[in-house]
Amino acid sequence: MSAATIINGTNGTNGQVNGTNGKNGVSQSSQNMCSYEECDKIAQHLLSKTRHRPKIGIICGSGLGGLAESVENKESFSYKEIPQFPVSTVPGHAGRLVFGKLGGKEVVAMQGRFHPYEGYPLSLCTLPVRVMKLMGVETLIVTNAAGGLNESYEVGDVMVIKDHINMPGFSGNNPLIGENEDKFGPRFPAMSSGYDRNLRKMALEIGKELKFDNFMHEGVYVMLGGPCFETIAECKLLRICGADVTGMSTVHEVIMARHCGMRAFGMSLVTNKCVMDYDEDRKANHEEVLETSKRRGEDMQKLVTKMIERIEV
Ligand SMILES: O=P(O)(O)O[C@H]1O[C@H](CO)[C@@H](O)[C@H]1O
Ligand SMILES: Nc1nc2[nH]cnc2c(=O)[nH]1
Repeated sequence: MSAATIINGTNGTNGQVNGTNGKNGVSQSSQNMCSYEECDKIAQHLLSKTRHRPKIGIICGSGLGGLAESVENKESFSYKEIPQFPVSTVPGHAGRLVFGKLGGKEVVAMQGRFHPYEGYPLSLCTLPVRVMKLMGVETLIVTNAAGGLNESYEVGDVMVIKDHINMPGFSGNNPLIGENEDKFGPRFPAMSSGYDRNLRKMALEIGKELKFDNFMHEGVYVMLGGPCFETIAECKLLRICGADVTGMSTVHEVIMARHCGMRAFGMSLVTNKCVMDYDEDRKANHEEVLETSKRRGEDMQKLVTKMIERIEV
């Protein structure tokens, strides 16, 4: 079965939807949500195809898929071959699930993630997180490319995510909307400890050891729906709200991971400085994002690999 077959009549290709409501006014999100049993079927299917038994899951951000490349003894599956999975449509997201060893541990890495602006509901964007959980993953590590709002952040800086602002949530969009799957987690999950304190501390310590501390920070990530980059007024608002960087991903993945009891860690690469001044002619663009990711990608890989070496599984 493909992603398209689980969606009730309103979808385009590969599970993309056009935003209309389905039968009985039930929201699209709940219709697209795979049940526990369906997620388990996908998990068992993948486990039957690989000898690896990962306890650590990774989601690679825009242009940051090199981390998945560095996995040893790789067994890779294109998203197209995985039942019910959407496909990657964004440059810099290869669209592969990679199993293997990194830092001496068994991992599974998404080389490419799903964003809501691609036309996928948040529940479908986060399907792989639940599948990872049912394959035995206990810790989720996510990376992303983000725009710097904090004036002291430079292009190429790395920010350990301390907390997030779920902007789509403010308008009632959340991957958990719909009937709650009690087997995964509670109806009302707490989100005050989204990003694991020990893993954050570990990342900053390793950053120091690698002499990365001159470009590392800890701060707040805000997710917007995209695909537009922010206006100047929006950037000013987000900064006042306490955000240090902004992007179009991560938050829905971490919500899903925390809901089902996984530990979560996230790291943003500041790929561009947000335009905050009406006299500036600079414009945010995806080419600059990918260019910065290329430049700083290896340092992020080193950091994540060292973390995985130290994580007890
Ligand atoms: O968050 P990741 O997937 O790293 O990608 C970021 O980069 C893209 C914009 O250049 C957006 O998709 C934004 O979310
Ligand atoms: N929303 C948003 N996402 C990004 N991803 C990389 N840079 C940016 C940015 O400036 N804004």
